[in-house]
Amino acid sequence: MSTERVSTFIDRHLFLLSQERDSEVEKTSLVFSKCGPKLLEQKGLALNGLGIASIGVGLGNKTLVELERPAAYHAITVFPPHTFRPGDLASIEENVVSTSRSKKSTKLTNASVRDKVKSAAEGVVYKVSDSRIIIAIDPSRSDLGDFEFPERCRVLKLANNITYDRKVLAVMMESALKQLKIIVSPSQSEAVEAPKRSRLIEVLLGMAMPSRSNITHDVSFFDVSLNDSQKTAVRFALESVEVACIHGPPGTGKTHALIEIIRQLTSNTPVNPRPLRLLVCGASNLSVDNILERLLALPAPSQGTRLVVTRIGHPARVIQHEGALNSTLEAQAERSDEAALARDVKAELETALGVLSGKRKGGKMLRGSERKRMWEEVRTLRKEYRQRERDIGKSVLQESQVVLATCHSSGGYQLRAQEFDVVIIDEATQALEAVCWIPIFKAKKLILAGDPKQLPPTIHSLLASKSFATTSSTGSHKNLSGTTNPVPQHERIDSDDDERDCIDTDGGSALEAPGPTSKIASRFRYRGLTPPRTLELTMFERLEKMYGPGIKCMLTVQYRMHAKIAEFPSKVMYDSKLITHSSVATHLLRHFPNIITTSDDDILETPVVFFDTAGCEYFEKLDGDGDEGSRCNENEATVVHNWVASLVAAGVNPSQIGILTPYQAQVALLSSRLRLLYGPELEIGTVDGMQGREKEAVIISLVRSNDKREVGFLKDERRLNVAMTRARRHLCIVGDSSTVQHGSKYLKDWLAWLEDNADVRYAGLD
Ligand SMILES: Nc1ncnc2c1ncn2[C@@H]1O[C@H](COP(=O)(O)OP(=O)(O)OP(=O)(O)O)[C@@H](O)[C@H]1O
Repeated sequence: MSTERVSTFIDRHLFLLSQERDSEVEKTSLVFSKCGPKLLEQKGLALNGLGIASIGVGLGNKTLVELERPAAYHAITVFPPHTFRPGDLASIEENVVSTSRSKKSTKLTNASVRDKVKSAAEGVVYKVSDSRIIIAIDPSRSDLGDFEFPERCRVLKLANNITYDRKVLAVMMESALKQLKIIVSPSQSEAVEAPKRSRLIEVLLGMAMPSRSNITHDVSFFDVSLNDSQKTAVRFALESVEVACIHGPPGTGKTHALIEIIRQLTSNTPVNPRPLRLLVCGASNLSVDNILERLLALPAPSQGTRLVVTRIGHPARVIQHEGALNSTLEAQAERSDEAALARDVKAELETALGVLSGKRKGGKMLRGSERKRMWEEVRTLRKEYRQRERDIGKSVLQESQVVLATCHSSGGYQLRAQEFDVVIIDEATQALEAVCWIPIFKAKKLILAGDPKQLPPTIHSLLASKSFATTSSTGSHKNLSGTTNPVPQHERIDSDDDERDCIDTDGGSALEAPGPTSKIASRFRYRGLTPPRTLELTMFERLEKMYGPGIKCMLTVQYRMHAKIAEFPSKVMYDSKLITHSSVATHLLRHFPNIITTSDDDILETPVVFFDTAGCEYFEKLDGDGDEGSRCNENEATVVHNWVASLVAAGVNPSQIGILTPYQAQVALLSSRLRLLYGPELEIGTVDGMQGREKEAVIISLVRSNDKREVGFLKDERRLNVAMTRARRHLCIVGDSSTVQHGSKYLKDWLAWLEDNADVRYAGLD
């Protein structure tokens, strides 16, 4: 296959990535240009008027800045309500009083000073209490230099914005793709820098067919409770030479299967004669921690030693469990023999920082050349501390058989020269293809796990790329960054569902199957490498499109939902292949061990309830400006409220109930009505935040009810699939069938199914 085709594919990716970056920048500047500090504080996105309580050094050489509301400025030193949580990205800035031209604010008219303040103090929320917040700043990433924290500061949340982390990620993704381009068509000078071209890379780019080896021995499974489809998936992963995709629909034990795969690959067995070294990644910290916790919970082996695992990642973002924290590279490094020397350097560093901040007891503020000298000392000590830390980190990693990290953090300096036999990426259907390439360069074999029928990665520039679809036929398209779309002008982007994700450049070409495994390779049908239409197309889905279903293995037994709850998603999203395990097939709220009620209300007996609001005129409302606004539905909220009350009265604990809705405005409305009554244990959220989780009872509020029969978000089958597969024993849907059924064939089929299978209640009458 021509390298030109691969180049077009990579260029298209780079173009879409730069479009995504532009779109994020635009969004960020919009929020921050519209809101002043006061409004940001009211929105819970800022804490104003803070003072520095202390500065120290924490795990991984992070500078820990502790801030409080000084009693001198505030009658109440407890923070107002806010949204800061450990792991959030935040910046420390000088407290600006935007309306007055006071002495303090004029200081900030000096743009360079302000820029310095902003860039110098971006970090991660490490701890929050009622009256103190600690921000961990990585000095290796920020130019703390001789920046002095102002007397009055504010902390600003950056989680939804293009932060330092996201910028770094964007650079990493772009550089991974550029490296890829060099690998496939090296020019002499560049080839020196790039990683080696491997069979794995060739297969992922359609330059060679995937192959499978025949396992001649029976696999002896560590976990005897695995079901047949899980065993098949484990065998499939072991047999695949370059790449294997594991498709795990909701509740099918994908993580169970991955743990077995990890155990098999790291053991010495007839099937796997050499224990391999693995890099286990996830799209999110949550997915990585989920695997980490399960690995830590494994029983000690009867012979040999325990698996040595190391978690890479910011300690504030790692799940706050002792075992998980002890597995971080930082914690392991701290326990190592070489750590004592580093600790001495750290103590010196802390003393110097204390002197400079004037916080050291009895110390006076240094000035002039004395101060300059002290900063030089801090810089030297930091350098020394970092070098010592790196050396210790390297020796810890050399001992680790399994390294866990998000795809993003696998690109950090800790893993720079590290090589692995296999990289596993969990939640791969929620990760951008470009982010997956970051760990892929480090290994020879790839295992992707995910469910392409659930939510894809969030893409901010999707609207922009849709408008691109209309402009590209008339001329070449440049985005804000000046990157040109590499797909030739004559390419057509049509809306056929099956072809929705790729731009068809030609029919693809036949590839030679590799010799020894050609029989197995013939299971794959090569359909060509096509440039992606949007970044929503993940590597998992692209490989399936490129090689057909032979590239993946699907888990088919689900352990979550009552059979009735699973029936519609199984039929429509999983070709009726999703089977319900007998242990959950008939489970109802009534059987739940904690339910102590004697109520004979059929609320506890019914797996699926549908409150149809058709004809009730429970119309939706737009919350916010124009089409950009979110939507809510007050009457629907009342139906939801009443149903929660009925469930709780029947003995269901609020913590066992989840309320899902596609609209943020409906989340806000429901929260304002139900939070005070049922506390934070009653979870109310958008569908996106609930992926990968479950509740005993789930209520879905569809919101859309209008004369125009507009359904917006509800058209998204994958979002609805996630919503309807979170409930274990009871699913209640509240919506207007007369609006919703006109949205798509999927919605029409769903409402017809509900009509036939659910306990249908008419909201106005009940
Ligand atoms: N072979 C099995 N036998 C019994 N229970 C199982 C088996 N495999 C998985 N389960 C149970 O199914 C549930 C889901 O398992 P797991 O968390 O591994 O699934 P998952 O597919 O990763 O979940 P998600 O749907 O959140 O992606 C768990 O309660 C687990 O104990």
